[in-house]
Amino acid sequence: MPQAAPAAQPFLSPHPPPPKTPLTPLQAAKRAAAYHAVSDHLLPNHTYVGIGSGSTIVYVVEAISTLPRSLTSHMTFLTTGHQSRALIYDAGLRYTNIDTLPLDGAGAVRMLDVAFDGADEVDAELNVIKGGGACLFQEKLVVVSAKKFVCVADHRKLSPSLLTSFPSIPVEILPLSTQHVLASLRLLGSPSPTLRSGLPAKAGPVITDNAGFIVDAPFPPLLPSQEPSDEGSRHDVATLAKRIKEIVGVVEVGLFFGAQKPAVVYFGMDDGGVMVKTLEKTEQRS
Ligand SMILES: O=C(CO)[C@H](O)[C@H](O)COP(=O)(O)O
Repeated sequence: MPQAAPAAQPFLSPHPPPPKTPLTPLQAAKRAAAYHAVSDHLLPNHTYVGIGSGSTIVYVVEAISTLPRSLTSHMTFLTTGHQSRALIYDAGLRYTNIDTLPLDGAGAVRMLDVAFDGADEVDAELNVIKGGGACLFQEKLVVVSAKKFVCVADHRKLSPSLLTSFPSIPVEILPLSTQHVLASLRLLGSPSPTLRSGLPAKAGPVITDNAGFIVDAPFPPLLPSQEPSDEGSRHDVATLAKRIKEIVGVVEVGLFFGAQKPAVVYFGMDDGGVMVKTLEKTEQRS
């Protein structure tokens, strides 16, 4: 009788080596979460690995780059913009664009073994706001192409419901549609959607890695449920995401819900520990 292949074992210690330069408590929290996430979810048999954007993902790439090259040389990293591509390049790892991935025989959509990425806010049901760094379109493309989305964040990102601590939903749009999108978002109930400015680094709007603009749309805190709700003017995550996506000119919405949700979120805590949260349970690590 054929033997089942042994389960692949993690190959990185969850405990980071001393940092090369002193870290603030928040940086240390992000780094602790990143090492635990990589230790748990990057496996020696992985071939394609998604790498998101932001300040926390820097520590994910640091954790991966501490591994002996012999263990990662067969891996290719799928990046989500110029920042993460530069991180992977500087770490001496191999990267490619997602449109170069070969289709497997079954035409599978989820070709990446795992994708690591940060979050701007995570609710109790693991719905996520992303796009604070303006990379949400490529981040969503990578997440929906991965078998598993592992989210890495710090303790400030956990909320009972989205838009409790993060002020608005980032929306990537085509530049020509700016006025139409702003007006449509107001009709959906956003009191003051704004085109994200590039100041002080750049005069005029932020230009994304896809030559788009970003609109930040505030709404009242969202209901986490997946079912449409008629509770006053409050929207649920899925319904609002779908309505925004229907506006002509919208490329992608920074709400990750349903099949776009992380399987697990690692929160670096202010006491140096890490909270590991799935839909089923919450675990504390030291
Ligand atoms: O969605 C993102 C970029 O578009 C980032 O993942 C998000 O903003 C979190 O960033 P950080 O790790 O710096 O808190």
